[in-house]
Amino acid sequence: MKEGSMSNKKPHSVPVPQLYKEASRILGQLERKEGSLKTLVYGGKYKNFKKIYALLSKAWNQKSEIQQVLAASKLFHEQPNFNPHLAHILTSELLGKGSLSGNCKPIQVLLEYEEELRSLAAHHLTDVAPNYGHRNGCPRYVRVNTLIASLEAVQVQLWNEGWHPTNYDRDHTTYDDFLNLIENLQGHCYLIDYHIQDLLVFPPNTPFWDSPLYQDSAIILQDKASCIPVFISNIKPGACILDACAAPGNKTSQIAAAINDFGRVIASEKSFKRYKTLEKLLQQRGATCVFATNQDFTKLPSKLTAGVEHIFLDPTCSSSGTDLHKDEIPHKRLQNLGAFQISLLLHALSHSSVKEVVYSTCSVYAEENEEVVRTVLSQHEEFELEDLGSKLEGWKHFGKEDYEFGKCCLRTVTHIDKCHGFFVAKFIRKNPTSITDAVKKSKKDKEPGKHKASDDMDYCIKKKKKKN
Ligand SMILES: C[S@@+](CC[C@H](N)C(=O)[O-])C[C@H]1O[C@@H](n2cnc3c(N)ncnc32)[C@H](O)[C@@H]1O
Repeated sequence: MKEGSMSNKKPHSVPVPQLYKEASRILGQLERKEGSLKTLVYGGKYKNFKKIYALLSKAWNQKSEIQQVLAASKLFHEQPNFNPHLAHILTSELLGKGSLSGNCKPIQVLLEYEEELRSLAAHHLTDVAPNYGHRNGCPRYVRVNTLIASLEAVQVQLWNEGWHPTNYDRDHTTYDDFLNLIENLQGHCYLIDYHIQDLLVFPPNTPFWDSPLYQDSAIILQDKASCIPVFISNIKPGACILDACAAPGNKTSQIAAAINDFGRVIASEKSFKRYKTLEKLLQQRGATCVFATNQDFTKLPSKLTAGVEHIFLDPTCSSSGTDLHKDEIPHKRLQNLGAFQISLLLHALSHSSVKEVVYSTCSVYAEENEEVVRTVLSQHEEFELEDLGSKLEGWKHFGKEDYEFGKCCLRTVTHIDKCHGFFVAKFIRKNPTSITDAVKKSKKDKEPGKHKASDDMDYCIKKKKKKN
């Protein structure tokens, strides 16, 4: 407006670029589960599909991390009217591309927080934290790492940080009542999980990145679904365990905690990059009884796996249970994944010393779950499935009924069970006494006071003092 003009029209504000406007609208639709990313992009108004798809898939894949960054920044406190979806898109662009330009007000305002957002991102968007956190409306699950601190010590620290446990009488609370408690969890309140004692349940999106408990690895952000395979296993201190597909190592460190860091744990990981993460996390988490190795599980030397009694097999899968917005997986891909998972599971069951194999995926597809189990069971009659129903009181979801063994396996329905989609089956040897003499001998060696690290094997059996 010219100086001195009598017009009382407001000056035109610079509009938000169409790309960002449309991307933030679609992000909102994705959160409300109104369609898959692909459908929403192709049905949207922005016609450079490739560009908007790339922008949105990046923003969506890093959803929980970007939300953590934004929640920890002052942006929403000081700018309560800032559209959260637009903030998410602009932050993703700023951090991903390294810069953000434009004269519209939201970009200018967001850039005022650039330094803070960048420094928070350096903390939250590390290579080891890509997929943790809130997905699909699940609460934030926090596993107490008992190798570093006891549940009681963590609860005291949480209290000091302003968190209050919502107590419930376990003997008079049904699983349904508990799910209601989760539904109504808010403010600075948390729950101890109904099934897993060392697992705490917080409201969705609770940021822990700045908490000393998280920084000291006394707590681990691990969804309940991911904790179940170790929880339903029969591992005990002193056991000989193989975690076949180990990185980033959430289950490996949970295994080490479950046996009180006392036993022999081999963790194999094929990918070098992921193996490095595994190594780093195990060290930070105090899991000293683990020997991590950058090898293909199917090619591990028999010298290394001799005497293994328990195998955890959590192979690469479609991850369809952790991201329900993922586009439907093509049938061919599912078939390939299934064939790969079968080959790994067959290999796991071929170990003569093994008594128990826990197979898990975060997939919702039968091709990666019941079909894999069916094929493998038919080739290994010396194994049967343990009925896992009794391990989780009140649990509602089991393997598909079209399979006669379906009721023995566990599944989740995310919006009911309030955790990621997963599948677990546990194979147990029908007649464990048929295990070879060599194994019997190795079992004898594991009697209390008889542990000793073998000269030719690079593993360790250690008892580590807990810090409180
Ligand atoms: C679903 S992730 C495992 C997650 C892990 N169990 C946890 O809870 O943190 C699957 C891992 O298996 C690894 N992997 C796939 N095939 C493998 C093989 N043949 N041997 C060892 N690792 C393998 C992948 O690189 C990937 O890191």
